[in-house]
Amino acid sequence: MKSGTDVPVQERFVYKDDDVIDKAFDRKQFTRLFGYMKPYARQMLPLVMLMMVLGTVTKLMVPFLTSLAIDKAIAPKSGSPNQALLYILTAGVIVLYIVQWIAGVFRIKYTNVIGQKVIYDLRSDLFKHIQKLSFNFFDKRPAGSVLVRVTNDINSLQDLFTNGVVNSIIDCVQLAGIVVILLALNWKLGLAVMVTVPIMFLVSTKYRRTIRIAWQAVRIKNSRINSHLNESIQGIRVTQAYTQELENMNYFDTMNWDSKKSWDKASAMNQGFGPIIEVTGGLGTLVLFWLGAYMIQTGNLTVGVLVAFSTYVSNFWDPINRLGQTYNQLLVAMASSERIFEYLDEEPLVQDKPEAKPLPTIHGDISFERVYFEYEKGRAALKGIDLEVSAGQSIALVGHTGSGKSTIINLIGRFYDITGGRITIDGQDIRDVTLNSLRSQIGIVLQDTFIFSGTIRDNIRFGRLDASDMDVEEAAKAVDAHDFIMKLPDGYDTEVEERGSALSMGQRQLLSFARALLANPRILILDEATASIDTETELKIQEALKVLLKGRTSFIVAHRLSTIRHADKIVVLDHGEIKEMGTHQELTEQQGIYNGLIEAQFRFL
Ligand SMILES: Nc1ncnc2c1ncn2[C@@H]1O[C@H](COP(=O)(O)OP(=O)(O)OP(=O)(O)O)[C@@H](O)[C@H]1O
Repeated sequence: MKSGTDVPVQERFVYKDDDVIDKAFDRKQFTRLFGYMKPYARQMLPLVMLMMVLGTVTKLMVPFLTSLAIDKAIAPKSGSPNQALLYILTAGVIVLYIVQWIAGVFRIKYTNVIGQKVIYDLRSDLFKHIQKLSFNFFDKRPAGSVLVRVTNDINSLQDLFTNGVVNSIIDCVQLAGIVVILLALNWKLGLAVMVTVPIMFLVSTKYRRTIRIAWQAVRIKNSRINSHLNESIQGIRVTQAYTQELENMNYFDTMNWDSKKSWDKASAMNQGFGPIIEVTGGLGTLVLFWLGAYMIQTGNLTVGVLVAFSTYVSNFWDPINRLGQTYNQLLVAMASSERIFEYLDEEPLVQDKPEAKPLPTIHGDISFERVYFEYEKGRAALKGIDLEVSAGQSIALVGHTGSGKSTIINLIGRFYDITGGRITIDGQDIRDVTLNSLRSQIGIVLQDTFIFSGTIRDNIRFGRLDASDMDVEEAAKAVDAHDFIMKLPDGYDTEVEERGSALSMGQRQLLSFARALLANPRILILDEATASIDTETELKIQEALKVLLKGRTSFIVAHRLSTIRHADKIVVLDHGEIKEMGTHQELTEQQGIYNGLIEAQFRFL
């Protein structure tokens, strides 16, 4: 077997959140976490409690009836054995077992319902919130790390909510019941047996902590595997193109081996736990029988009570053991919930002002007034941009890589907030209107045309969910996508694989144009695809673009000369500043940066 254990795990697959193993108990966080149970607790908790009480009482009564059977029916102190009483008590025990079983079935059912609902709520709250977070949040985090929180951290709360909480209440009730019964049956023997309780509790919590840490290590290793998997699958084309499969496999192997090793360790510790508990429990039983036998000899105890005692005592260790386990579960949950709440508490950097009003239907005038912006403090991406655009004009943004073209288009939809100056649409500062009313009137077609899994029709309809099938087809016809769609096996109902990998680049572009056209935005933002496509598709796209741009204010990060040439205004950016501005004619005459860019493009053709 291959072992890559000596190779350190690559830094790039280790996320900061992986390092948190467990957290101390935090009352505020605990209250917040359990707040999720509240809506269901009122509904279902009475039923759970009822089942719990029924289950516990019946369980505790069985040994008592057994002691009665021995002392009163089988071997009474005086008189002959009482057959009839034995039958009654046996029937009683059978009934108790049946009730206990039914109560158990329903209790598990109800607790599962509560647990699953809580997990469902937490998961949807988290997803809803993550969707609202601004671009800067995702800029800082790899997708794998976000994924791990939504899946692993939520899942690690599952056990606590479905079993842990209710079981620990049952365990406390059961423990209290047993203590009372033991002391009532024979207080001296009861106290003697309970001497081992603190030892048991100590062993249980201490050893469980070590086991918990070992299982957490397994979780961390698995989460690294998940992150690496996510990155590997997303980048599979690059990996294969650069023939890095072996290298990649080695990384994976290292992590896989690490995970296996940590699992072996945790599992071995788990197996060691049982015998330790049994030995400690055995101590209690030793005390019981040693003292019990003595008490029977001295006439202070009956055989029946000793038998009942031994059953109660063996029932005593289980709850103590489980309580230790739940406590550990709770600490793990504290760590997970802290990570979940950290995301939930992350305020979107860009959000509506309290007094924000909806932006009325846009006419389409846009103005940038001394706009400054930086993604990271101290690194200006835009430096004092001044730009006036009249409704219906098309603006081509050109410039070297990193000059700030995408930044400008990101700012119009207010995906980031500017650090200085202001951007207005029809004279209104875009920070004074609601994000929804702003973005719903802006159409964005990105270079990487995102195709979702679903049908072609669904993908176009993403632009306007209430559009009829006719509207969808009209939009596709307008951008000349109809013909190729009709040639697909099921036409508009053809299922596209995730991200539309079976469609060509040009086809994906046309689909995204149809999607934008259907949305019918007053302002259109387009990041033109750089990939070269054949002349026929190029012509098609140019024609489609004309339809799409007609009558709208548009910003295009332009790469094709044909697009640039038709623009009303060309803005040449350089290191975050506008260096030249004008029509194609005007700029070529200037013999400046623009001219250089155009010449360079031709040189490579
Ligand atoms: N998410 C980000 N976080 C930090 N810096 C960023 C981020 N996005 C862009 N930048 C930086 O801002 C500057 C402008 O980037 P921008 O993406 O606007 O350039 P561009 O002109 O669109 O480039 P290209 O033609 O290569 O797409 C660059 O220096 C870039 O490194």
